[in-house]
Amino acid sequence: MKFPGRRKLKHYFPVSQPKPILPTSEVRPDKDTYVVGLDETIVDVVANVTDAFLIKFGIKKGLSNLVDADTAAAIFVELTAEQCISDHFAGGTIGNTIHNYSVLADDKSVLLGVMSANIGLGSPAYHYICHTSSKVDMNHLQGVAGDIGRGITLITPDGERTFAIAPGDMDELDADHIPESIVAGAAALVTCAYPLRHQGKPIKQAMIQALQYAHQNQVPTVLTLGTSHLVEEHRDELLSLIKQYINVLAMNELEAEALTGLSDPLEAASEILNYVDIVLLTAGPEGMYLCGHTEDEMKRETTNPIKSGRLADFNRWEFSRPMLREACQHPIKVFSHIDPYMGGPEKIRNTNGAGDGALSALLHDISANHFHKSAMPNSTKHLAPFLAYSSFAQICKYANRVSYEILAQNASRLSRGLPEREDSLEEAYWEK
Ligand SMILES: Nc1ncnc2c1ncn2[C@@H]1O[C@H](COP(=O)(O)OP(=O)(O)OP(=O)(O)O)[C@@H](O)[C@H]1O
Ligand SMILES: O=c1[nH]cnc2c1ncn2[C@@H]1O[C@H](CO)[C@@H](O)[C@H]1O
Repeated sequence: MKFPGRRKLKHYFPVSQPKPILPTSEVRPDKDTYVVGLDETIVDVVANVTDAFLIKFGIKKGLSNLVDADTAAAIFVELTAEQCISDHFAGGTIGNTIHNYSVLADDKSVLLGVMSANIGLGSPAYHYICHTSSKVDMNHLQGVAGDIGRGITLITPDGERTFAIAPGDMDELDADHIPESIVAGAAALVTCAYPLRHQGKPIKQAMIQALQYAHQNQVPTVLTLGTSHLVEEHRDELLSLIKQYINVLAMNELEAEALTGLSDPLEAASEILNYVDIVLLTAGPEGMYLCGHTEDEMKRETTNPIKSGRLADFNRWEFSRPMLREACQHPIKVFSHIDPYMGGPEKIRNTNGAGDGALSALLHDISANHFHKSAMPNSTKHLAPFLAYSSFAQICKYANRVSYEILAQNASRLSRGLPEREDSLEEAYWEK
């Protein structure tokens, strides 16, 4: 486990304990700190197209659109004929998140989902495996006869990315392939709302099963909303799932508005905090918000400039650490916001996965807390049952930094960890 982000260390963080036995790629629930991710396994097929292409196939720009097999085949024929396909990357919003987590933490995660039982060279499954960190444990995947999903990522000249998703067998994951002991030993379970749009497919029940196991074993649950029209279409069902099972909810500003009807991110986050413990809300060029709860007696005041929006002085307590609301005697809501790191990269190569990157940083901080607590249970860091290692403000910095890294590269997943030295960066960014 690597340290989450950077700062002058105040607490002993046992990063380099020697491993007594040869490391195994398979997660050992009683020994390892890891996160579990459940996803529709998808490979992203990247193609540059015109706006007319989207209109021709009735695909809504900027969103994740499900397409049937015939439409997918027609799109492929045209893309291949025009030689527009530039790349294949492993994708899936949760696959991206746990891959990034494993790269950042230099530690294990477990992927639950399907995988083609027989993998041919150049097949979607082949590309997926090639572009996934070896620290992602794939021993619990369910083998299927067909292909995993294909997310045809259509990039228009304005840089916007639109998905046409050809599901293949990605939704065949069944509840029998959710191993309780693996979920029960995790630092967190992370999944997404996408399975809800496949009513009648086994993956929805598998996801609910995984959430139930996590809930029964007090494992924090993390849900990311995916895309705004999914939220609009399944709002009631989503809300009841969120209220019943979810601790941490991640979304962008459009998904937040679809869920709450509130276009102001602070107001939306405050509303969502009535249902969950932590909200991560990314807002593109406006930066991101991390909001949650802490115990009134434990709150810590920021030394950053005080900010006001629809909520006055909203970031006042952002140096507090997140807690479960039910673990607080007198919970207060805490809000933190950060502008894009260095104003965003000079050239944005790809916005795809920037939100997934932010979530993986938050997961790293949550699992670092789990790791530190099991190694140093008597540390003053654990005087109260905190949900994360760092303060809201510090996690914002880390998440923001990771999003920047994704924006500045071509793929939607990190290919390596953050640089050890930040040449271009004022020291002050990390040292608060
Ligand atoms: N145009 C931009 N300029 C500067 N920073 C940006 C820009 N777009 C995104 N970011 C940074 O990346 C973070 C996440 O971006 P965004 O809100 O677009 O995520 P998202 O819509 O959830 O993405 P995805 O679903 O592709 O993972 C933002 O909080 C911000 O820090
Ligand atoms: O329907 C879906 N299910 C799962 N993942 C999806 C779906 N649509 C898009 N993405 C994934 O979202 C990532 C960017 O956040 C992309 O890598 C894409 O594969």
